[in-house]
Amino acid sequence: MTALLSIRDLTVTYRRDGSEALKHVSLDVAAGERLAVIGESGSGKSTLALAIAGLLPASTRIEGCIDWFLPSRSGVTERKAQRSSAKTTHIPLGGRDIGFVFQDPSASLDPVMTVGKQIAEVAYTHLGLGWSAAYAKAKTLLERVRLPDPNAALRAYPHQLSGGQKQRVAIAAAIAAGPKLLIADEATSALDTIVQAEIVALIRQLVAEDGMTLLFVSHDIALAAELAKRIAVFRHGDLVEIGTTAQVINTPHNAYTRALLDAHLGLDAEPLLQQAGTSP
Ligand SMILES: Nc1ncnc2c1ncn2[C@@H]1O[C@H](COP(=O)(O)OP(=O)(O)OP(=O)(O)O)[C@@H](O)[C@H]1O
Repeated sequence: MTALLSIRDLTVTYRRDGSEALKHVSLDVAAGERLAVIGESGSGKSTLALAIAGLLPASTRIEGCIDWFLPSRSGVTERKAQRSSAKTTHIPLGGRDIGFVFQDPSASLDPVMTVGKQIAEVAYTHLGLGWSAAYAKAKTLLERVRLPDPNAALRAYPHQLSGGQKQRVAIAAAIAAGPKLLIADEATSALDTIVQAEIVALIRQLVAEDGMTLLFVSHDIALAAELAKRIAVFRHGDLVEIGTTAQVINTPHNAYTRALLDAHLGLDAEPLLQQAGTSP
């Protein structure tokens, strides 16, 4: 397993209340894997995602380190460790090396900019394309995320799209520069069940096609089991369990993981155990 990034002893404190949102977390993310991060509200999932993306507020106290192993963009195969102390600027660039999809696409999309421009801007900025090529790329991406009429969508404003369509646009923008890592932070939580399933299927397909690594943040253990090959379970800022999806679902070591599973089984017993470890 080749690591894409390696997190060691990461502790994050939001200064406002002084309590630790993440406590001495260490984990590796393998290149090309689909890793789910689960836990109840307030367990530190988003904090981990934001720390990896270098998006935590400047006032946050961050201890520990995140080592990146990024292949050169020039196509040189040699890989080198890039240490980006969590206290300093990240070497990976958000938007280029890391695509981030948030829960609420309305908050991440600019309401007064056309969808086409928002996606084209990522390609223009990070891929060095001219505007015409960047718009052509945006159209291709809108086709890839299966917007019904990509030409019309290019000219549309976010408010003219449904919630699911907006999330597709946000995904298109997130992958426009060909990031190595796609982080989806509760990216389907605001959507109804059918649209949620469509977006999960879309993420799975795009990640496979582009060979991206996926960090899928969710409070929903069933969704996590459906999409991920490994699951990391967080509680109160601690990483309490990490393992393959089949292991975490079928033979959880931690009492909290068992409680999460029991809560799910109490609601809907069917899909979860069938899915564990069976998806490609
Ligand atoms: N900007 C912030 N300022 C102060 N405290 C914060 C901030 N963001 C998160 N926290 C606190 O850090 C802890 C972890 O929050 P975090 O959002 O990472 O958890 P989560 O598991 O993603 O939860 P949720 O699913 O509800 O977003 C919580 O106690 C939360 O209140």
